[in-house]
Amino acid sequence: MTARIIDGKAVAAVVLDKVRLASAAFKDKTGRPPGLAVVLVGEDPASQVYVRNKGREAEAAGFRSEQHTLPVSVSEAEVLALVGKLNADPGIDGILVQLPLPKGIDTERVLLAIDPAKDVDGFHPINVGLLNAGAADKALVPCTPAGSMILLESVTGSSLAGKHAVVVGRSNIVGKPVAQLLLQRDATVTIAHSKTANLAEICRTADVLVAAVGRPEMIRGSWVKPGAVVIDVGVNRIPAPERGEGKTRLVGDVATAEAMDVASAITPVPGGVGPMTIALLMANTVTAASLREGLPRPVFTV
Ligand SMILES: Nc1nc(=O)c2c([nH]1)NC[C@@H]1CN(c3ccc(C(=O)N[C@@H](CCC(=O)O)C(=O)O)cc3)C=[N+]21
Repeated sequence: MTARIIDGKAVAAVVLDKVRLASAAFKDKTGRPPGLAVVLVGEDPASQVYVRNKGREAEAAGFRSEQHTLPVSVSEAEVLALVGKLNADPGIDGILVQLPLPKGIDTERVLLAIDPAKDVDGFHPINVGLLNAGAADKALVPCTPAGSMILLESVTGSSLAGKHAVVVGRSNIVGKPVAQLLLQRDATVTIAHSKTANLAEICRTADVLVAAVGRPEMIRGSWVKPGAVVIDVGVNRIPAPERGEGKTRLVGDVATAEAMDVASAITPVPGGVGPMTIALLMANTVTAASLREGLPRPVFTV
């Protein structure tokens, strides 16, 4: 078998079309565009690229878009003061604080300070709690998990009843929320991680395999059940001397070429989950704006 490649860029483009329509409809109804503020602390070059891409997509979607860059030496109190100002700004519907934050700033405290109604990352305990209580329809859901589910459902349809989903990785950002979303689709869910015994065997029982461990190409083709759908959330930059001195390339958590011979469908890296993450950030911003204005929740499923 050679797996179908799930084109994250193409699916993200469809989601972004829906975002543009919903954004225009929102502006018609309220007289203002949805507003997104992205906060970046420090000068990490990878983070700068992500933040720039987010700003570009926000403008393409017709949003009011703000970027706040604070020096790496900033105090926690100053970050909290900025979050407080954005919470109080009625034209801002979404606040994203780019992670990781520099040492010395308590991430937990910063995320708690964001108004849950503006928490487009879905990391505030209120949104985590709503998702875990099966009330995802009232929550803002983290972008990467939500985007991964849209890619998965483009292959499987919305019901995963009778399917075994194995999530490798237990982070608050991906592993745990994606497991909740899979459960909500009636999958039988196993959360495995770096300390799981017999990891390869467990993966081989997965009809749906979600890889979110952050280890380049750790999941081998021999770990994949024939016909499985594989969602590779990993974004790992590794040295690529074959491309020249000091060059790097992006790989996932799955050995894609091997897995392609076994799986029925697989997301590539790059061009899989990554583009969906940004598209879902835009979708979450329109959702937050709509809910804040008492409008119906827009739908972005493909
Ligand atoms: N509060 C917060 N929310 C985030 O959502 C967040 C964050 N902090 N910190 C950093 C990570 C990383 N992240 C990515 C987004 C898009 C791609 C993406 O589009 N990747 C492209 C490739 C990009 C490239 O070539 O480098 C792809 O996979 O095709 C990757 C990674 C969001 N993050």
